[in-house]
Amino acid sequence: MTSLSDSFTQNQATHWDIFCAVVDNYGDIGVTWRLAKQLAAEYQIDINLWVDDLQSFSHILPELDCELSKQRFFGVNILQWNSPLDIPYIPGSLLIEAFACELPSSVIDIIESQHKAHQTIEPNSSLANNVSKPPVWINLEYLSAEDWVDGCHGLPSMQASGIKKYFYFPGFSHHSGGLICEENLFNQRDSWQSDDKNKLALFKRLGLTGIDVNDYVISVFSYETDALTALCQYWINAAQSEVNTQKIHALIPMGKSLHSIISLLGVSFDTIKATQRFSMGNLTIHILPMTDQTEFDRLLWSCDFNIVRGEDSFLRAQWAAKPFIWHIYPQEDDYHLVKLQAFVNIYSLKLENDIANIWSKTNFAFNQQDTNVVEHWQQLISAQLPLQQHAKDWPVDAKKDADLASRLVEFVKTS
Ligand SMILES: Cc1cn([C@H]2C[C@H](O)[C@@H](COP(=O)(O)OP(=O)(O)O[C@H]3O[C@@H](C)[C@H](O)[C@@H](O)[C@H]3O)O2)c(=O)[nH]c1=O
Repeated sequence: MTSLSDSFTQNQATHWDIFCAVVDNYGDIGVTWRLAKQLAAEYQIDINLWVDDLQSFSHILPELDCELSKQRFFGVNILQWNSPLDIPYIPGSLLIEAFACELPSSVIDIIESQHKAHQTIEPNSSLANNVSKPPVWINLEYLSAEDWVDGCHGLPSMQASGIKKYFYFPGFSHHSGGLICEENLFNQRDSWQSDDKNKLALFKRLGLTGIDVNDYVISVFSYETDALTALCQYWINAAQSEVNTQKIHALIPMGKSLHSIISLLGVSFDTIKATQRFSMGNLTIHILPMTDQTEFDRLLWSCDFNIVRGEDSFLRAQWAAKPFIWHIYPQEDDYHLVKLQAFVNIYSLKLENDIANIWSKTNFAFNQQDTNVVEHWQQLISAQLPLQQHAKDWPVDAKKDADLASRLVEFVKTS
């Protein structure tokens, strides 16, 4: 009969598994996909990304075939996570449950057996090097700028089986798990932004017509809010009232933001198609086709101002070095406003008080459906130059000396 320890007597597998359940929207898969790609490209780690909803995933990876249970892109194995799991799970050296998703019971059974097998081996026995250790088990948490993150990042939670599960908190401080940021991202962005031809070519590629190099372009990827309706109404009339008399273009993908402005377009939601445009006064609204993440980054680099949401586009807007508004994912009891305040505090540290104040007010108004956002916007636009300079300086400050992937690799080595 084979003993438990015999069944794990093999070379330690070195691949990493990431399990991602798509709750709603694209953020969970957006974050895990970014991380998986980076780990494969920069650390040559063999990554299995298990995803329960390939349909949602295909919106940000159009090449994905939703019928295939296994496929590989950018060096990452993408595996369909069915319940029960119908692709065998083989433990590697790291197991990530993203955003506290519930791992399949078969996966837990396997690592528990492996743990038991490993426990039964005497440290000095000849088997000690041959019996593979269970993977380091991590719950990758949501990004937050709150202070408590530092105290909780990396803490283990002892499971009934005796296995430790670690909490990994992304964050903005040295003691947190860091922020996802690819090694060459800032160089690529700088090179893109150094030549206006790049943005004009992108707009053309996306089917967005009539945008002149000096027009003011705003990307809008938010949730529903009356504040957006009010801003669009204001932009329609902006030429008469504003110091800045540039034409304004708002680039809006199909989805939540569009619900907030549909009343301005005079058509029904169902008839709208990507690349359509609606010109009203000083504002042209363009319906943006959804793209993959690389092209989405370039879009953020190409706009003068970005309105972003959730977690991943929020971070990418920071890396874009352009001013932005963050529409944070709403939580019960308005807890998201606490998280917004925490970020506003750190983002404002090096901003002049007046500008910090107005940037904060604009963000809170946008998040609280407050149509006074227009007043704040007017003031914000008059502080555009210092705000733009701050947006340029911020990424280096925020990333600090190490990004999330490199901190994670170190964490796994020492856990
Ligand atoms: C518009 C667009 C987005 N994207 C990507 C960028 C991001 O990776 C992803 C959007 O994710 P987010 O910006 O995080 O926003 P989101 O609202 O889609 O996701 C949210 O989901 C909730 C369940 C989480 O709790 C939130 O924290 C948040 O992550 O979609 C593209 O790749 N192409 C596009 O054209």
